[in-house]
Amino acid sequence: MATLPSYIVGNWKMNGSAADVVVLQAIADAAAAHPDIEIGICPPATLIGSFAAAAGAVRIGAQDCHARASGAHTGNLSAAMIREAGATYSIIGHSERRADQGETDADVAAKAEALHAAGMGAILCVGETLDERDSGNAIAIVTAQLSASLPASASGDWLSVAYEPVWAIGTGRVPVSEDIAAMHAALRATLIEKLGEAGNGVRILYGGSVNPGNAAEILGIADVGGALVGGASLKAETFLPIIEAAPR
Ligand SMILES: O=C[C@H](O)COP(=O)(O)O
Repeated sequence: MATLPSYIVGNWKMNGSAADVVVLQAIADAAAAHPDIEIGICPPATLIGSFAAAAGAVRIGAQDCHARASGAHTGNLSAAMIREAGATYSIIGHSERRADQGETDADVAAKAEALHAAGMGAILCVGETLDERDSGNAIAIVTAQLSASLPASASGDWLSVAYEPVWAIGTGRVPVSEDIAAMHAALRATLIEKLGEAGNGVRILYGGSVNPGNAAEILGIADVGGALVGGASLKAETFLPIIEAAPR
């Protein structure tokens, strides 16, 4: 399997203001000190431009993009627009958007295609609800979700996948390591089934209540290529220890 640097990405969701560039600057200092780790921050779209200007080696991404290049889609942003603002990739298919905006797997695949066409990267999120976990079918459900959300042009290192159990997001609950390992192995098998050898080049991140206390264990699990971090990415004092914990 291709060995890629650990990828630690902060998703600020609907948090942050221009004054929080000081947090980004502290993260940029850490990125300069750890060139062996890839570090990203996905601020709200309003901050992409100012953050990109201060990011140093930190990769600035968006939290969503529209599948279409332009048109009558009030309130939405195209891949080219977020790229022009300074983002080089976008999160897509986050469970909060799948729930709040009703995004389907087909919508997510179309967004991935749009990002790829714009020369951008994507972090494609998948994950099961608590009911789905309790049903015992989480692996079948999440691998099917990935299969249906993968774009036709998925091969290549522009794509990452984030496994985020919905029940672990913002709750302080985390799956046991064996369950994370089993899910990542199943997602890897799905990637190889769909993409062939290129499936080995797609990093699979874990997301859901990653914090300084559990990061080393989670990032040490087989085929966990990094982390997608929500709440703990909002402050340097909680995000930097997660970067420090990443294998190198
Ligand atoms: O995108 C990030 C995830 O939703 C994880 O959020 P969390 O670290 O606050 O649980």
